[in-house]
Amino acid sequence: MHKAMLAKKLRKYFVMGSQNCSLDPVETLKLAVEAGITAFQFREKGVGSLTGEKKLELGKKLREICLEHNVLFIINDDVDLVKPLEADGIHVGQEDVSVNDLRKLMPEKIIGLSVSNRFELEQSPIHLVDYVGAGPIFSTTTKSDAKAPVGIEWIKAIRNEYPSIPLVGIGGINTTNAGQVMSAGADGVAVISAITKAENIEKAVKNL
Ligand SMILES: Cc1ncc(COP(=O)(O)OP(=O)(O)O)c(N)n1
Ligand SMILES: Cc1nc(C(=O)O)sc1CCOP(=O)(O)O
Ligand SMILES: [Mg+2]
Repeated sequence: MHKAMLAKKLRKYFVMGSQNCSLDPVETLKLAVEAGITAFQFREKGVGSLTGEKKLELGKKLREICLEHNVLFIINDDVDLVKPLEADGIHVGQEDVSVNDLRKLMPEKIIGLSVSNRFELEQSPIHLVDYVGAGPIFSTTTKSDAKAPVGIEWIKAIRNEYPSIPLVGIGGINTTNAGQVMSAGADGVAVISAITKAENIEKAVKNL
């Protein structure tokens, strides 16, 4: 997918697993898709998450919803789910399967990479990556092993170094601070609790 198209597709990037949802995850995604999210990441991991066959079955239901609404469907971490769920791509962090290996395994898929600091930015094969997830921009309790917040300056630093790479901010982003992230040069915002914990999911998505 062309960079400019992918950048647009990452504007409202919902990241979720059943462990994040107070409502049924399928209903939660349906509401978010109908409200206008542009990309979805299936991130089924951590306390309370599904595993094995149940994880795959939930993934298939969520994949179907994204297909019906032309929403990008990205898998978090799990290389072995990309094919069975016919995902558009995968998102990995610095401690996951390497981007070099992923590019060999799935040359045509979208590969997203988390980058939290200048060392990681300099050490990562950014030329092999389709988009960068920069964060945590603000403090978050959703990811138990999240690093210290880096602030919107980190978005500006990456944009300065890579003027055209598709770039999303992630970490503690909500309807009140998403504008700052976009003004700093991000193409989109990636959120979990701003949607899963919203009183009104439709309003939350529209206001991101
Ligand atoms: C869009 C986006 N950005 C960053 C992350 C974090 O990925 P990672 O560092 O691998 O941590 P986990 O999400 O795997 O706990 C992400 N998932 N999505
Ligand atoms: C999945 C994830 N990755 C992060 C990173 O810093 O790379 S922060 C995070 C959790 C985002 O959840 P919320 O939108 O509820 O803060
Ligand atoms: Mg990961």
